[in-house]
Amino acid sequence: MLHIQKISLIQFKNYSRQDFSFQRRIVGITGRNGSGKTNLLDAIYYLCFTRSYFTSNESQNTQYQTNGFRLEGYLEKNGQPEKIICTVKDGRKEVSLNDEKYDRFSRHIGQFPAVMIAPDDAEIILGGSEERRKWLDTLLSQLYPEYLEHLIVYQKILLQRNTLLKNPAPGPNPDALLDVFDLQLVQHGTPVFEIRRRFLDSFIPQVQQLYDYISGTHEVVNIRYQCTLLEEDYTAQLTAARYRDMQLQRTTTGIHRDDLQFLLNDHLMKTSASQGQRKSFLFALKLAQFEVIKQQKKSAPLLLLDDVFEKLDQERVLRLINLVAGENYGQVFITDTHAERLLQAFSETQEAIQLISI
Ligand SMILES: Nc1ncnc2c1ncn2[C@@H]1O[C@H](COP(=O)(O)OP(=O)(O)OP(=O)(O)O)[C@@H](O)[C@H]1O
Repeated sequence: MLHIQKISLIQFKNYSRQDFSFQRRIVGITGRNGSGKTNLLDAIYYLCFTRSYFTSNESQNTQYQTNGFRLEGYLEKNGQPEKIICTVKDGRKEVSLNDEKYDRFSRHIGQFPAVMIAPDDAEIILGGSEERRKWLDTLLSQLYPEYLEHLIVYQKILLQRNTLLKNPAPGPNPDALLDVFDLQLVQHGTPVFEIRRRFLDSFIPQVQQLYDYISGTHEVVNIRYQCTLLEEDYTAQLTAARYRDMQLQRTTTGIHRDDLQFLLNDHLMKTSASQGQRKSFLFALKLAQFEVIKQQKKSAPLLLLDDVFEKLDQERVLRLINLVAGENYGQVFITDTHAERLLQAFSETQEAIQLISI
């Protein structure tokens, strides 16, 4: 069981210096618009992922007119106390676990699993393909450390290949270096493709089950993996695309171009589903994510729920609350502008909720 007991935020977004203690499994965070509810969830997320859920630009996480921030988290994991400290100062980031600094932040990922569900997640459905890849990559990186390793190397090689395409190396055989890069792209891209494909096959039924439960309907949801590698050999594709890549000065084929199509009753969710249906699907997607992480880590991730009540009808809200209040879940943080609404929503459940007003 993973439980965060205390967090200190220093110069993090709108917090100059504030400590929060969490005694209960279910923690409600209430306050008016702009008071810092989402920022508090993001601080918890930061401790787990060494980055904000919303931005990779650290200056946006640093309080205005200051040069850095510090987050301290005191947690309990399987009965053991754990201390995570993340600091950013003058653009330099440091992360330590139990006073030992990480040389690579990727080593921290997956040790303190968490799932955030926030209104901006609508972009996973509505936004460009990079939003969907980002979601999938974050999830698979938590599950499979080797996935993250391959992805990091792949992205490095891709950058080098694109740089070369923009500034072709002089010399008798300009293709030689591209051959080397292509080999490495295939070597690191293939396992990423395999893990994505295998994962999605087993993940879709779990999303369907949760969607049925939350929506109370039997609409069919589907996730279609769009990857050119499903049709053709990787090396052959890179070779066939080389002339085009040289003309366009970028790598036009490979797993960095993958996409996912979300479907509701065989129609694209992006264009056809209602806001409530999309939101229900996102909950199903994220809670299925929660389930697979829990199964793999044998411990429930932290669940961070931001603004859940928007756009869901009363029945869907109650089914959702009943689900997350159940003992299958670990520590749950949930924000709302109305304390009474939160209390009311949890009044039928067994669990007492700790309310924090900010
Ligand atoms: N870098 C920063 N420095 C100082 N304040 C910031 C920074 N970034 C954001 N803020 C402030 O944080 C506040 C937003 O906080 P947050 O999004 O957590 O609010 P919220 O309580 O979740 O609001 P809502 O109920 O509207 O969702 C805004 O007032 C914004 O000006």
